Amino acid sequence: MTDLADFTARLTALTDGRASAPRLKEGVMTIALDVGGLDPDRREGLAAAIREGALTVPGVTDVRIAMTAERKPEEAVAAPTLPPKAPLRILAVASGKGGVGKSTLSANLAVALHRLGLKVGLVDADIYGPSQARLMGSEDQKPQARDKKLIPVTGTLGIPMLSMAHLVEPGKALAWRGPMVGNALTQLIDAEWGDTELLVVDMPPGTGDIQLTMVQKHKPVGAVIVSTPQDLALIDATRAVSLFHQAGVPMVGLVENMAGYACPHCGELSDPFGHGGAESKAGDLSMPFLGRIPLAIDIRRRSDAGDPPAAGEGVHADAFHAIARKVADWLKASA
Ligand SMILES: Nc1ncnc2c1ncn2[C@@H]1O[C@H](COP(=O)(O)OP(=O)(O)OP(=O)(O)O)[C@@H](O)[C@H]1O
Repeated sequence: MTDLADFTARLTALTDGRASAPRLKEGVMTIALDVGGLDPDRREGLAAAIREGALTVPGVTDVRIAMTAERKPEEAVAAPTLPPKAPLRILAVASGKGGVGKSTLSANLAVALHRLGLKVGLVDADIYGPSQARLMGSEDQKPQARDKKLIPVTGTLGIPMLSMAHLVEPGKALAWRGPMVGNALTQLIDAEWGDTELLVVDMPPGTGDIQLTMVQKHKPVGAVIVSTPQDLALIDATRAVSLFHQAGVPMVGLVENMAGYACPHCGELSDPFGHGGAESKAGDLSMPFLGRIPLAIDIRRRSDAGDPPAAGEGVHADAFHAIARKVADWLKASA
């Protein structure tokens, strides 16, 4: 994770001492930058690199750079370049049918992977029913664009993210047809992700053309399939798995969501949708079983409030973290 101290140290190196110490107040980071002697391209390049880095510091939602011109041209040094970036890898989170908790898992997986130290970004590819802005508490943010590329907004824990919910009014995308949707997805994925190494992509539910184009064009390194324990959901999950197989995308594993319910009053455990179905389905499909997330009112409440359970502590956070560790191990092994 880039904390403020790390960023301040990097800033000094990046700007050869041209930047003041950053000040952070109410999510806004302010930095004075001495651009004396730099040509306009270098000035802009340096400011963009600072902005990109600053937005990775937890809690920073906006960056203001005040440019001054103290240094003389002869003192000017070449604008330093950023260290080479690791290639951006895509992890698809998908389900065969809607409503099984794919978005909830995507958000919490992104948060848990971020807490493990990965440089994670989150894309909500569910164009018709985007929910990540709400889940990650970034509904009121609007992405900017630079050189025709979108600059992600910052969600929970400073995780960069993009969703159609940030770009269109609620319900507007519903009338869109295939090509428009394909273009919109490409804009979200080919955005300015900075030093992000892994994009968690919350896929649209189902197995239609859009999903196929998405996996063929954007080539995820792996896919996590989410299902509830019901037979019908598991049959649909099988379809989702075959979509990824067709496109040559490896399976990371299957997650069972809404597994088992603990009554908040008496604590009695029940299995409204059956028990163990997803684990045995994973076995049938020769794919790893990544774990269970219980059906819990607290998960729904916190998700609705833009406060993903994985950002906190407790049994629900632990359930998401256990899955994230398996995913991180898989990613490491497949790198
Ligand atoms: N483990 C859980 N316990 C309680 N509620 C949950 C759980 N997982 C998801 N939910 C709730 O179920 C609803 C559907 O979840 P979510 O939006 O994540 O599903 P989805 O598969 O992404 O749906 P869609 O296909 O509509 O995008 C949400 O209200 C969410 O808060």
